[in-house]
Amino acid sequence: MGTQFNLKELETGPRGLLWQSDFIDPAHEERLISIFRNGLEWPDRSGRISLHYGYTFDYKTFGLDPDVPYKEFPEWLQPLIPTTESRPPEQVCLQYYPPGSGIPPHVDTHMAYDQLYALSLGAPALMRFRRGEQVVDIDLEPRSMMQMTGDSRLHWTHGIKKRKTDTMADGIVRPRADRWSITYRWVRDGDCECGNLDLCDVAQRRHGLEKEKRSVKDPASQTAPDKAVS
Ligand SMILES: O=C(O)CCC(=O)C(=O)O
Ligand SMILES: [Fe+2]
Repeated sequence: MGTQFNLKELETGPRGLLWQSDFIDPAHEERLISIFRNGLEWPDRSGRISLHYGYTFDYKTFGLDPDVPYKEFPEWLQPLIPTTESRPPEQVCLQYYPPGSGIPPHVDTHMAYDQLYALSLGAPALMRFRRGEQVVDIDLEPRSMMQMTGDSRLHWTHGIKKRKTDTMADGIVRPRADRWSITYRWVRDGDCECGNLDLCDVAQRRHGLEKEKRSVKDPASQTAPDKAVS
């Protein structure tokens, strides 16, 4: 059954961050988690681990890698694919975060990708958005769908601290537990023109400031350096 999309901009900011709570129901979530736990072959290492579906992006040519075969979206993934864009995403990434793991502050590469959505499943975690001195913590509640557009996509970094608890705004300390996310990415048509020299790899390249050592596997590792996050 198809899922309804009803994304709305969050009033807390960052600007352009769209949100939809309860994108799927708890029974559907439970079935997915059972597949993630029992039906998939995960990389055998500790910390955050990922599985990729769709195309692989080649950071040498800045196009889709013709040498890596397209990986079909599995059946469980199909009803979770956003239908709000003109085409399905080129790449989908399922990530598992055991308690204590996170993802460093980054902006997903502007050069490769345009639209970005993420669905959260399992335990909640705080995601920190940062733009200069501005900080906004967003609670990634399970079953919520998030879309990063505009400023939130281009001009704010986002990351999840590596820790075993999150301290909420009201002081309550919430333990982390197993979390999964599904990130959807659409390849950019044309160049990013945002011109942000701190965060945009297109702008950096035009100014001869290109970063070396790009990872082919993990777009989130195209991290823009962000100062220590408190
Ligand atoms: O886990 C998430 O919700 C988002 C992960 C992320 O930022 C990324 O994969 O680029
Ligand atoms: Fe990201």
